[in-house]
Amino acid sequence: MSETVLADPATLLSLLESWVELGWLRALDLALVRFVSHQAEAAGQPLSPLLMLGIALSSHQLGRGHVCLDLDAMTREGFNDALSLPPEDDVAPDERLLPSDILRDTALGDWETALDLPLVVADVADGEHSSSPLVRDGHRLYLRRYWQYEQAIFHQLSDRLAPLTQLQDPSGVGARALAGALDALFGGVDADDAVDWQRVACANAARQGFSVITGGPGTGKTTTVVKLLAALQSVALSLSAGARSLRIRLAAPTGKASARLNESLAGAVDGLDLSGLHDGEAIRAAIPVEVTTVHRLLGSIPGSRKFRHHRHNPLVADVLVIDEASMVDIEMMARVLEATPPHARLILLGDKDQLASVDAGAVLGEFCQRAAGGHYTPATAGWLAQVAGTVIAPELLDGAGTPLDQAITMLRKSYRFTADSGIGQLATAVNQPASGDAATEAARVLQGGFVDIARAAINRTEPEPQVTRHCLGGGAASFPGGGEGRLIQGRPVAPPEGYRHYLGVMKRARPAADADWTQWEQWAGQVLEAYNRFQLLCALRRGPFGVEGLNQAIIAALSKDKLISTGEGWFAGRPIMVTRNDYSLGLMNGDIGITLEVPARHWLNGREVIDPDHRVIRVAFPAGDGSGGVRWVLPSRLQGVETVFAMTVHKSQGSEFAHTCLVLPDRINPVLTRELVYTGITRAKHWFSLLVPDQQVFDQAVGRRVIRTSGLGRVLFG
Ligand SMILES: Nc1ncnc2c1ncn2[C@@H]1O[C@H](COP(=O)(O)OP(=O)(O)OP(=O)(O)O)[C@@H](O)[C@H]1O
Repeated sequence: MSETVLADPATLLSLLESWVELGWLRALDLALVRFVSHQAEAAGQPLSPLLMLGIALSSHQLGRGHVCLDLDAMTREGFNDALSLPPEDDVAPDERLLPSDILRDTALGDWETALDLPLVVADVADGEHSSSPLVRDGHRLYLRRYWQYEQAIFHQLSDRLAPLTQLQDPSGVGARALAGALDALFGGVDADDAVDWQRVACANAARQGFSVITGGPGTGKTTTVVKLLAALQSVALSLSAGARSLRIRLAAPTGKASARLNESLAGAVDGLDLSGLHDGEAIRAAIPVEVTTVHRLLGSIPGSRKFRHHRHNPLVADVLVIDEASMVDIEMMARVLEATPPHARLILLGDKDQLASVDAGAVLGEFCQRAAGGHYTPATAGWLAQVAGTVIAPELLDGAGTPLDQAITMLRKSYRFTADSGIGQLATAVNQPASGDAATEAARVLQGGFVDIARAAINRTEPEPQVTRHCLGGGAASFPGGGEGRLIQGRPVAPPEGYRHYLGVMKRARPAADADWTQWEQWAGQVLEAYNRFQLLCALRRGPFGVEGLNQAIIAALSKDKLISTGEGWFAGRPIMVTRNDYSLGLMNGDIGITLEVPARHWLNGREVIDPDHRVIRVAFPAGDGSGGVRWVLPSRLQGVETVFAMTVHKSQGSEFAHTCLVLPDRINPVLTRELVYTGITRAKHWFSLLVPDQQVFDQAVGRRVIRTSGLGRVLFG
């Protein structure tokens, strides 16, 4: 087959069909090839098999998070690895089916010839004027929509990266007002104080229409943005008599992330010392704490990819803050930028080192790829000296820094993890090993006897019994101090829990059958909160160490212990994650809900009544609108969901759990990277456990980086 595959369209199609059957390609990828082929044939310009393959692979790569197909990288890195064919945890039934076998003799020149069909593939120079389904930029092949998103981001950023009119002069009235507000919020600065990056971030982000504040867990992104908003309100209110306060909007990619931001913002705004600012309480009142999802903010239109707010109908806002921006994919980033009014400031918060969004693009990571090195120009350094009273170290200065470099600030100190926190040290060892050797530094932390991290070896051939035992009970005994409750920064922290905990709350705290609806809502809130106490994370989907197998094993163990009753598909206590955006329900990929049994409600004489004798199954989600409430959804309305007793690390982004357990497989695999392990560790707030059949797999994983193909970095940084 491999000899004829690129010589005959029918053979190529049957190869693609076999890949779909094996689950290697999505049906969507093949459908796209067929659609474009029909169109081209109708126009009398049939596609060559190589071009058909290029279309299938571009679409396949999108499904894996790459914005485009990089023909050069694919040839250089090896076809099978670059394309992940066969996928991470599968093997090829037949060598002749592998991309390496089919593409072995295909040179870049052959691709050039195959792509030379303007009806189907436009060159980047003609991209805007053509309507071809694909666009080619050098060796990168894009589906048109994704090329357009990159272009939109590039153009939007170019427009927003210049200093705002009012703040162009570092000694002007606007800059002086800002410097005064920062002094009041951060206190005075001594020449020999260490750089306060939170203060620098405020001065930097205030300056232009677009900025990013990036930092690891607990580096103070929320604290900083609250001070920034206070400073911006203070400047707005002080510059002219009778001025109105700024209209501020806050959003995060998922309901869960927005609920989390809402909670931490509310605390930070309440605790903010505004005594040094004129009219401090008016400023506090002008900082909103309601956080919505990005989709709701933009006004998703049910049944379409369109939004109510866009370039021609922008949001009503002067400042827009998006948290957990590492989860925002390229399409949403383009849409957010386009819907932000030209005069407004867009501020992104996020951890650049986390895994990228589930959907295509690693936008925040690309924006921040030079963040650690600063690359601040003399003009930026002058601004920061004037406004933040900060002297930037020479190694962070760069006369050739790009406009985007100037808009990015990296917070460099964690306030959440104290020196005795193993989680904080492990995250740093994996993500920023001082020696460059993540495996050795992580080993030192893992063996350091920290009370908040446990590592246990699990059986290679039959890991399920050990993993389920740990996940049901919480595995306190595997922590060096026996998992005893402790104080963190003066606040008590409960011992590590497992899944028995939230199921216990579900049973014990259940209201009486005739309780009113408010009590049922409170109960659902309690169960959702209790669920946050533990989460099992896996690197893989399939196999004994993957999500599918471990979900089954945990369900079986919970049933055996009579903690759940699994007669039907939707059982009370089933935790589910939404796997695709559902605009009509307002649920986003990544939202987590818990299935609960509640009394039926109906309307009688215009009044809602509860029928205690009739029980129904509903799924409770955090409302995600800043209210702290619960949203109930009928299971039959949920289109794409999966049970998440075990969840992939990819899907856990934006969530945090008091105790997180990470299970790694018994052999290295392309998905195992430093970003994956770092993201898994940093989902844990108080307890982290690592279950590994072979420590070497962990060591190898932390030595490898994620690479996502896109052209964004090149257009932004040249
Ligand atoms: N400059 C500071 N001095 C002392 N404590 C601080 C400072 N900045 C932040 N903190 C504290 O550190 C903790 C984490 O801060 P914050 O929630 O702002 O960080 P974050 O980066 O938003 O965290 P997350 O990883 O949850 O997104 C909070 O308890 C906060 O009060």
